[in-house]
Amino acid sequence: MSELTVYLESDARRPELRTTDPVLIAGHLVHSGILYERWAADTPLPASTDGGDVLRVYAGPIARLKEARGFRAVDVVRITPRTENVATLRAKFLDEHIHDEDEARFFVEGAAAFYIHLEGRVFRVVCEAGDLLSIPAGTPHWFDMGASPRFTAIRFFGRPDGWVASPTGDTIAARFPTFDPDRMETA
Ligand SMILES: CSCCC(=O)/C(O)=C/O
Ligand SMILES: [Fe+2]
Ligand code: NI
Repeated sequence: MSELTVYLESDARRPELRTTDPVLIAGHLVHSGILYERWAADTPLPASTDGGDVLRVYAGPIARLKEARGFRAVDVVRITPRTENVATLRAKFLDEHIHDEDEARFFVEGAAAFYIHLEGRVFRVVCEAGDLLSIPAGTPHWFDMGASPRFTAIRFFGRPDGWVASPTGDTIAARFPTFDPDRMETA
């Protein structure tokens, strides 16, 4: 289930708030300029599905977000139990970083967690199928797909020449719980 957990950046042990209510998740995040929406994402994706298939299935919502927010390109990240080198892929996003454009991701399968660091807090958003999350440009964040990742996400880009991540050098991510879908806590 999608979940927002809010921590003070100084205390990764005792969250201030935890909720699985999509309306509350969106309401808490919008104050910080973060967009969270629930979209329909119930099309089964067989193991043979590739990125092009995913883009065809979700062509309608993709076109709408591109038009609304000025994105010019999309791609698909699909991690399944058959994906090789998952530890390397996981490590790529585990350190806090920023991008010089908004980071918009639409999850259509599985689950993974974004950790957004701003205003002295860490907002951990566990995203599942149907979640659209857009983090404003320049916002420090990290991303954990877990040790046995399984998710499919559509990524939106403003620059067609690709995705650039700049590390912040802050080691905060190491102090916060990693993502483990089997150990989700409930409110
Ligand atoms: C959910 S897609 C892979 C993660 C990613 O693109 C990113 O920038 C994480 O911070
Ligand atoms: Fe990122
Ligand atoms: Ni800080």
